[in-house]
Amino acid sequence: MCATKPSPTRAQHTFKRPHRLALATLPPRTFAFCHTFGLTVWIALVEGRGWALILPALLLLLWPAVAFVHATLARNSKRAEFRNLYFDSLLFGAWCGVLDYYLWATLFIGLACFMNNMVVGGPRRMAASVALFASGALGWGVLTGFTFRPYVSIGLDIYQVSGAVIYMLTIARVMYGQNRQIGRSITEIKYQNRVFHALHDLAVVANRAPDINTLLNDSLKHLHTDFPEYGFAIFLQERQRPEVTRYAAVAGLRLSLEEERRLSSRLATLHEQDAGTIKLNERTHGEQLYATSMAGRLSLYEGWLVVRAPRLDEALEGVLTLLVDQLAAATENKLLHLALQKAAERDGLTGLYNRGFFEAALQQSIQGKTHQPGLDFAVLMIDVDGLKEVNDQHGHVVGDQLITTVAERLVMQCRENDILARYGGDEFVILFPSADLSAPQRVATLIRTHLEGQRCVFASPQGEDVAVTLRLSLGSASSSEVPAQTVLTLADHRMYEDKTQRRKNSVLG
Ligand SMILES: Nc1nc2c(ncn2[C@@H]2O[C@H](COP(=O)(O)OP(=O)(O)OP(=O)(O)O)[C@@H](O)[C@H]2O)c(=O)[nH]1
Repeated sequence: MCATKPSPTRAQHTFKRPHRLALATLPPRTFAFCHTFGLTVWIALVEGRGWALILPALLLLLWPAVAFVHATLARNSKRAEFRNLYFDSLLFGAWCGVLDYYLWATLFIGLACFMNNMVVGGPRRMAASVALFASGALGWGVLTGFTFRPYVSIGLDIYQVSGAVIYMLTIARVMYGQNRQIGRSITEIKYQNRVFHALHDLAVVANRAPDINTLLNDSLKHLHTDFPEYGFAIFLQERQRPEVTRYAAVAGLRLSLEEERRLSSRLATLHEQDAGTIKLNERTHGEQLYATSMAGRLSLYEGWLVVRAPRLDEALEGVLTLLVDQLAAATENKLLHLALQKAAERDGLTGLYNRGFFEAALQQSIQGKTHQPGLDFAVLMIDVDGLKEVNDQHGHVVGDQLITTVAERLVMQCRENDILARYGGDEFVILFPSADLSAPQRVATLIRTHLEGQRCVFASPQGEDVAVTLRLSLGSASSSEVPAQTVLTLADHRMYEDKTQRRKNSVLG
């Protein structure tokens, strides 16, 4: 089925607001034509021309209303008003002919027509207006025969000059109103531009931030740069574990730690369902604080955007809603992204990097060595001996505790740049991205000194204490010894040899 766009009904079409130009010209046009009607009546009475002049002059009273209705009903109201201004010139030109080219009327009315067209349409429209005025004036003379009477009386001169002055002042008032409106529009556009910039900045920050703290801090810093007259703070906490996971960021708000704590606990007492922006009792540096809830925008978190502002108006409230939406979306995306990244890179039991992450890092090191042969890397493989035995004797829960304990203690022996991963069930591996064999040998010595032979006590599911002695087989290799691709294989081989040797020793022992 084909749906057609409904055309505007007749009522919609008829009552639409005319263009502001048509509204602005209505009062001066009405004044000018009424004044010219008065002038005509005066001349008719002075010269005894009676109704023969007054009756056609009634058309002058009608024209402003006709012009306004024309601009209101026209599809393009602005263009219709331009046509009205042209018609003003033609009509006034002809009427100056009717009044036998009375000097002040011809001069002032002509000037007023030219000026109006110049103001709204520039020199080209003014030239057209001059042509139309002249055609009207000359056309009337050609049709009825030229009669010149440039002067009537001093009284009429005074009437005409004062009319011209009032008309000019009316036009000046209209222009002043238009200028003010333009000024307001510019201010509004500038404000909207700032809002657009702020939203854009928030999107860029959200993309770049590596973690949630950076995201919140950088977002507020950008917001404060875009809106220096306001101060911002954000408070986030996990719904399920509000005491454990909390985030706070502040920009342009000088809060002491105590004030920040008070504000955060005050927000915790507010109902999250409170829609819109709430005025808080707290003030800072004489300015009011307002809080906008992120309720309904975050799934796992609840949060507030706090703003310091001299006053809350409709515009600020609208902007706050936009910013809160954008911040909430960015926060939610970042949290999901971080959770996904963690799930993809980390081992579920120990929280260490998983095998996939380690292999990607190893490939990078191999490529690094290819491009820069002087840049070595090394690997240390670690195998927990006897895990199967622990599982079989005490159950998998104890086996899991053994694995996590080894993981925790290995973390303590690693430096920041070392990449420690769980490689398999009971196997761990450490990659030293820019080091030779001395790095794994150093860690191996630490492991032998601090971990090997330690007794760990675990709780079995039955509630018994189970003592397990840590025993680890180790094997290390470096790209300074063998081709980069075979470093891991060599480390694995050495670890196997170590295991075999230790078994032999234990049998002999
Ligand atoms: N509890 C627990 N056991 C695991 C996990 N992953 C693998 N295993 C067990 O670890 C054991 C590994 O067996 P083996 O490779 O023979 O390890 P081992 O008993 O330490 O023997 P060696 O490594 O040869 O000294 C198997 O019984 C697996 O079921 C895990 O996540 N938790």
